Amino acid sequence: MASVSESDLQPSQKDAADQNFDYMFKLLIIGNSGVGKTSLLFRYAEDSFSPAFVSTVGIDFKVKTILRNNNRIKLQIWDTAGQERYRTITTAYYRGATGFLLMFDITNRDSFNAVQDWRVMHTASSSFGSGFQFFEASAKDCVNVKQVFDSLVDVIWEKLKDGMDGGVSVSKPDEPGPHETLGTDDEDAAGASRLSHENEDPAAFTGSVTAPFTPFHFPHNSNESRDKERLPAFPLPVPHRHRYSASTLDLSLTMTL
Ligand SMILES: Nc1nc2c(ncn2[C@@H]2O[C@H](COP(=O)(O)OP(=O)(O)OP(=O)(O)O)[C@@H](O)[C@H]2O)c(=O)[nH]1
Repeated sequence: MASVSESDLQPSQKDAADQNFDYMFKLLIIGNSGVGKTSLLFRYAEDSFSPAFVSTVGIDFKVKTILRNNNRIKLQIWDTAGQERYRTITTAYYRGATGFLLMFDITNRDSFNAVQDWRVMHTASSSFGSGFQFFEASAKDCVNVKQVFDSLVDVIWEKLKDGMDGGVSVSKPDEPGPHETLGTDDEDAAGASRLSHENEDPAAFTGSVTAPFTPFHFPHNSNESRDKERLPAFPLPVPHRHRYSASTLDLSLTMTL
């Protein structure tokens, strides 16, 4: 491992090392390959979007600190590879997650059909109950992206406030998580470390919340097609809550085109 001084760090690496926060939430984005997980994260963290599809290898993360409910909340957002061959690696990171975004592409029925499998996997690997809130979002058009993360943070925050059955613990500034690993030569400019956190001891957040299952019907809108920019015309009482199923700690997303 190379040694680094703070001045050597890219801005987002500085974010990762920043101890100036009140709470840290570990969020994971899961779902089939190509549904737009990386794109959503880039839109949220860097307000950027690329039409190119570069499939994630293993796992990656970004850090963003937000002010919410008068608290500085550091979000450590893990972007998992959707490809099956990385499943063992990615599911290892579910442990200690504070919240999940489970994504499917509203134009891709397979990705929607896979939602149940993802739910099973996530429920088996984490300490959450199941249940989802449903949001429709577009990384490309920058629609609903911030709202999705804000809503997830708010839900987690409410659970924290309520004390949650089973107890809650989230990272505080003096409890560095895996994201504090800095300075490997391989790290990309985004400040993310790939596949280098085997010994992580992430923040634990336990508790179980269930919400009634509300079936989601696919396709959500029969006019949907990959070559149509349909979202702006879509009625958006933002966000669409509880249209899918939900543990209130999880959100389900669709990528829109
Ligand atoms: N039109 C449109 N395309 C999108 C949107 N979000 C992502 N895409 C495109 O969909 C493709 C896949 O996006 P990614 O974000 O790489 O998908 P992913 O889920 O991270 O894929 P894996 O890393 O393989 O798991 C890319 O070509 C993106 O440009 C969107 O909101 N609208």
